[in-house]
Amino acid sequence: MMRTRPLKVALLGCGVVGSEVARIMTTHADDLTARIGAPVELAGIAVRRPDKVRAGVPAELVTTDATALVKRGDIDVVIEVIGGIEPARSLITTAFEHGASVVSANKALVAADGAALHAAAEANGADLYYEAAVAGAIPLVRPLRESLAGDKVNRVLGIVNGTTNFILDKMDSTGSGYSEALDEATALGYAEADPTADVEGFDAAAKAAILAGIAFHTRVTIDDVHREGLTEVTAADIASAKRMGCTVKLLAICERAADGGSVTARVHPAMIPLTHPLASVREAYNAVFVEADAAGQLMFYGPGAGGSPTASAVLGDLVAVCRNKLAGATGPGESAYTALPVSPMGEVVTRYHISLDVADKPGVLAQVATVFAEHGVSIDTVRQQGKDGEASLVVVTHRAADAALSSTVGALRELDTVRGVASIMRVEGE
Ligand SMILES: NC(=O)C1=CN([C@@H]2O[C@H](COP(=O)(O)OP(=O)(O)OC[C@H]3O[C@@H](n4cnc5c(N)ncnc54)[C@H](O)[C@@H]3O)[C@@H](O)[C@H]2O)C=CC1
Ligand SMILES: N[C@@H](CC=O)C(=O)O
Ligand code: NA
Repeated sequence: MMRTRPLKVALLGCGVVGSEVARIMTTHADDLTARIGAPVELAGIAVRRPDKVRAGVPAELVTTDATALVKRGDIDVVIEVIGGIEPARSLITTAFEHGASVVSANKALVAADGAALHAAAEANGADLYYEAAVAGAIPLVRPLRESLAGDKVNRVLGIVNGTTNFILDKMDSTGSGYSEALDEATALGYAEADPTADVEGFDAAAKAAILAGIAFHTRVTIDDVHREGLTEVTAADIASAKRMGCTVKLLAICERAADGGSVTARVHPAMIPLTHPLASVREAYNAVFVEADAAGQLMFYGPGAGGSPTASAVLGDLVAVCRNKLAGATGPGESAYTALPVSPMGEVVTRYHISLDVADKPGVLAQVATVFAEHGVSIDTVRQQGKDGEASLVVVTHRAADAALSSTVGALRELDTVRGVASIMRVEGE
């Protein structure tokens, strides 16, 4: 039976995502009501700049006092789309204390402090949902938490940052410069308020932490995630990848160790073969593979950033928590019962593409090969190009531990015949 008293929603933040949430709540009000079983009313919108003109946003709902809004006592659901750690964390905690459930898109906060937030939600009989925090519109948090709850997930691998994928795609396909591509991603609403979070891999690392935690039923924070951003990728790396029939993508990879006793989580640029499905992920799209014991390999694909796609995920969560409220229930909370340790990057095993500048004289190749052998790193292919007494040597390895590869590179740098290590990139997806 339809309830006539509306569920009241407070929206915190009315930027790229918040303005789309407000728009869809208004334009789809009747459908939302029918799906939830009660009307939902936008009861207040906290903003930082009240004078800004916001089309379709009723002026009488706007306030600059977010704290007073979440403390009102009549708010059923708080939607937090401010971003950052504070004041978002305090506002969410206060919302729980005042009886509201929370929907958030804030991966930075969930990856830093998810356990405490889940505990605060549980202590107050409230929900904390954040589908929008990982891979925008793509349903990924809920499938991992609910649909795959009966399976054992061993690996989550994919592209989870739209901005960096957009930049790499533009650089690769149109020859666009890095700054130009970043400016375009920012103008389209894909980048974080501080785009350093995107290009240095913090945003993807936050998402990797959230994914690993949910997938492996353990606690992983952003500090546990090995992170390398895009800023180290050179045009030479991209050209080298092309020569190998590969492309460069910023990947997030979360793995359960073969013995099941630990997990790893990492974010870094990697070469992947052009034949791999991830190679054809364009613009700000994201794609994530999930490998589970019984299910096998699943692929999730779709828009990973942007106001409207992200608002879709927020609205999906809004419907879910409203339904829970009406049922007098809460959805699944944190499930971190395995308490698995997160192993350091040195224990990760993968393949590597190493580009060396060497002297072009007899015996260099043998010297380099010896260093690899001495560190237990097996070589798959070597390509040498020489010119005017100098040569470039491109070595692709078989699978080796990251620590072994680091020691190999350290020893290579000591060789007189090695003038420099031009690039080191991991090779994934083979
Ligand atoms: N833009 C995107 O594609 C996606 C964004 N997200 C997340 O959604 C959240 C919001 O992102 P955007 O909308 O892109 O950012 P934005 O910067 O466009 O919007 C945030 C808004 O919050 C306002 N704000 C800041 N402090 C405030 C306060 N104390 N009280 C009231 N308003 C305040 C700002 O003035 C701004 O308008 C972030 O957590 C972001 O990581 C998640 C997925 C995709
Ligand atoms: N800045 C993020 C937004 C969505 O999470 C991205 O580019 O992916
Ligand atoms: Na999502």
